[in-house]
Amino acid sequence: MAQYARGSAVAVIRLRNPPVNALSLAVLQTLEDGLKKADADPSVKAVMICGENGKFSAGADIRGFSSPKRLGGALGPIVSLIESSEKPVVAAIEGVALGGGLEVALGCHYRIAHVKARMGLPEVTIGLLPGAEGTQRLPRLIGVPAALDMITTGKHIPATEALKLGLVDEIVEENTIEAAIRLANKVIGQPLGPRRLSLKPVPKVPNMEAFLDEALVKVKRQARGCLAPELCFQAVRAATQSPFAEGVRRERELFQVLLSSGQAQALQYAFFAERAVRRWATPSGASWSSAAPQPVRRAAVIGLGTMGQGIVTSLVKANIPLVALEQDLENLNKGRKAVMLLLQREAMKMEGGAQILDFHNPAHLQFTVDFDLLRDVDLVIEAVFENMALKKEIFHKLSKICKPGALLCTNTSALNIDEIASATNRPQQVIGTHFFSPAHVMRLLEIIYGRHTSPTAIATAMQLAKALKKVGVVVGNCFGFVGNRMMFPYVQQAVFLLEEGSRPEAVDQVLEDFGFKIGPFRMSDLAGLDVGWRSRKDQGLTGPSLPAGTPARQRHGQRYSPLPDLLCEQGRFGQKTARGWYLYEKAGGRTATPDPWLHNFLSQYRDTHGIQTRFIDQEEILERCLFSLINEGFAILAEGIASGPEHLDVIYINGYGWPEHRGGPMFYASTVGLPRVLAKLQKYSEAHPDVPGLRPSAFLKKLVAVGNPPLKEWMSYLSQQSSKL
Ligand SMILES: CC/C=C/CC(=O)SCCNC(=O)CCNC(=O)[C@H](O)C(C)(C)COP(=O)(O)OP(=O)(O)OC[C@H]1O[C@@H](n2cnc3c(N)ncnc32)[C@H](O)[C@@H]1OP(=O)(O)O
Repeated sequence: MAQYARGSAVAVIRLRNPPVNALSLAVLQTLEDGLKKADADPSVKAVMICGENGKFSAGADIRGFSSPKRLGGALGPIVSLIESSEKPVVAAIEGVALGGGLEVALGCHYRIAHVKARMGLPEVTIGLLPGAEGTQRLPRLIGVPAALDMITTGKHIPATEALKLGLVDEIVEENTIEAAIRLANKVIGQPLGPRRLSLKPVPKVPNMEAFLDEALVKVKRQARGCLAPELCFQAVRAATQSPFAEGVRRERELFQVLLSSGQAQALQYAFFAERAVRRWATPSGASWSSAAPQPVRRAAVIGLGTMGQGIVTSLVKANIPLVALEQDLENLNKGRKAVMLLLQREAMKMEGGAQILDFHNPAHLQFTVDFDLLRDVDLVIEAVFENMALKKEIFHKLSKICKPGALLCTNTSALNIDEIASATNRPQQVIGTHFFSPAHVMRLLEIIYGRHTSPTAIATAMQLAKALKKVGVVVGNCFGFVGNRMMFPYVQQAVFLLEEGSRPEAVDQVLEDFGFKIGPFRMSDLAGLDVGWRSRKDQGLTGPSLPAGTPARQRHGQRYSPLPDLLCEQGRFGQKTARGWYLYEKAGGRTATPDPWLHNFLSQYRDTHGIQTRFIDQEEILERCLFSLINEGFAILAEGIASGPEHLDVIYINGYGWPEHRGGPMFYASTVGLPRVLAKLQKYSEAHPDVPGLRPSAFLKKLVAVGNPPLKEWMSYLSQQSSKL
C-alpha cells in the first residue's frame, strides 16, 4: 500500500509493500488516491514520493504479471498523472528504484537520491520492457546511448553514475527524505513545463540511424534468442522516430508481445527459482530455517591450479582473508603469479579496485607451502585435481591440523563426499563445494552434503556462496551430483549421434540455436578431452584396466562410444592441442573450424563397426540430447538428490549455459508437456534399447499418468519412501 501524509505544504506519499515496496495493484491504487488527494487539497503546494524502510521501490510486483487482473496497463497512466500534476512532485530515492519504481521517479518533476541508492530498468532480465512509458522518458532525460544501454542490459547503476548521466538532480549523503522535502519547498511555484519529460525532445545524436543500426547488431548478438532485448531496442528507437504519445503506444504494443511470450514466464520463473533455492532443505529434515551458519573470518585454499586460482580470486573479492597453499615452491610461484594477474584484472574492472582489493597485504592473502598455517582458519577449500587418494590424504592431514570447528570443503565435480569425509575425524564438517570454471566468474556453487554433514556446515557453505555473490544450490551426494549427472546422458547422446551419422558442427549448431552458450563438442574442446579420458580410465571404462575381450562399443551390457577415447589416443585433447572435435589455429586457439580429418575418421569408424550412416534431423538431435538430460533430472528428483525442479533449473542456468529465457531444463520440459517428453523418450528408447539414459524415468511416467500436473506440484507426487538419502 502507499501511505499519504500531510504535515506542511508538502504532502508525503510513501510506497509501502515489504520487503521491497513492489508496486502491486493495491499500492498503485493508493498512490493514485494520494496524488488525487494532494491535488484537491489547496493547502498542499508540493508532493514528495518515497518508499518505506529505506527502499524506493523494486518495481512492479512480478507475481502480478501472471494474475488475471494484470498490472501491465495500470502503471503508465499513474506515471502520466504524476507528471501532469500542477504541483511539483519530488522523488526521494533510497535503496533501489528499479523498473516501475524508476518509471514512477521519471514521472516526478525532480529526483533526489541517496549516494548509496541504485537505479535501473531491469525488466529485460525478466523478459519484459519498461512498459510504464520508461522507454520514452529515459532517452529524453539522459540521451539515447545511455538509455539504450540501461534498458537493453537491465543493469543497475549507482547514484553517483545516475547523477553524472543527469538521471537524478542531486545526491545526498544524509537524510534523503528531509533533503527531498527541502527541495520540494524550494521549487514551489516554479514552472513545471521544463520538468515534464514527455514534453522534452529526444537529444540528437550525430548520425542517429547509423548509431542505432550498430547498436541493434550488438543487442542481437548478445540476446542469443532472447526476445526482450530486441523489443526494448525497438521501443527506444520509437522514441527517436515518433512524438511521445505515439512512442508510448508502440511501447505498449511491444510490452504486450513480451508479456504473452513464454520467454517472460520462463525468466520470471527463473527469478523466483533462484530465490527459492536459498530456502534449502534435506530429506533428513535439516533446513535453512533452523540451521545457523558459522562465521568465516579466515579461509584457506589448497591447490593453485585453474580452479584454485579462481576460488582464491573470489575469496579476495569477497574480502575474506585467506591462506593459499601449494604442495611445493615451484607450483606455489606459478599459482601466485596467475592469481596476481587475475586479481589485477579484476581490480581494473572495479571502481577504486586496487584499494578495495587489498591483495598485496599478507594479512589478506598469504601464499605458503606450510600446512601448519592452516591451524586457525575457519574454512578450507581443497581444490586439487580429481583424485580420490590424493583428496583423502589431504583431508586426513587437515583433520589433524585444523582447529576443531573448521569446515572442510572439497571442490569436486563428481567424487563421493562420504568417502572423502571418511578420511577425517569430523565427517559432520566435510562438505562438497563444486565451483565452476572460471571460478571467479561463474555464478553457480553446487553445495553437496554427505551422509554426516551437519546443518551448520550446509548453512555455512550457503553463507559463503552469498558472500562470494554466487548462487548456492544444496544437493545430495551421488556420482556427478546434479549438474554433471544430468550432463552425462546429454554428452553421451551427442557422441552417439556422431556414430550414427551426424557431425560435431551439426550437433553444436542445433544446441546453440536452442540457446546454449556453447554446444557439447565446442565445450568438450574447451574443457579438454583428456579430463573425461582420465576419469573413464579411473572407472576402468578404457585404457589398460579394461578387461581383454571387452566389445569396443559396449560396457557392462550397455552401449558405449569409444570415439572420445580414440581422439585422445591420437593426442587430440581439444583447444590445448589445436585439435579435438574441431581444428584450431594454434594450441590454445579459440576459433573452431570443422575438420575434414575428423569427418573422414568418423566415416572410417562407421565402416569398421558396420554402422549405416543416416541423415539425422535437427529435431532428433535436440530431443535426444535434451530429453535424456531431463530424464536424468526426473531420476534425481525421485531419489531426493535435489529437493525440487527449481534446483535443477538454477544449476543449469548458472553453471551450464542453459538459456535463461527457456527457464531451465525442467521448466522447459513442463512447457513442452510431459506427455510429449515421455512419448519421445519411449520412441528413442525403443530404437536404442541398450541406452539406459533414454529409458523414461519412473517419476516422469508417474507425472504423466496423474495428468501432467504443473511443475510446482511435481514434488507432491513423490512418496517419502522413494528418497534414497
Ligand atoms: C507496466 C509496468 C511494468 C513494470 C515493469 C517492472 O517493474 S518489472 C519489475 C522490475 N524489477 C525488477 O526486476 C527487480 C527485481 N528485484 C531485484 O532485482 C532484487 O530483488 C532487489 C530489489 C535488487 C533486492 O535484492 P535482494 O538480494 O536484496 O533481495 P531479494 O532479491 O531476495 O528480494 C527480496 C524479496 O523480494 C522479492 N522481490 C524482489 N523484487 C520483487 C518484485 N519486483 N516483485 C515481487 N517480488 C519481488 C523477492 O522475490 C524476495 O522474496 P522471496 O520470497 O525471497 O522470493
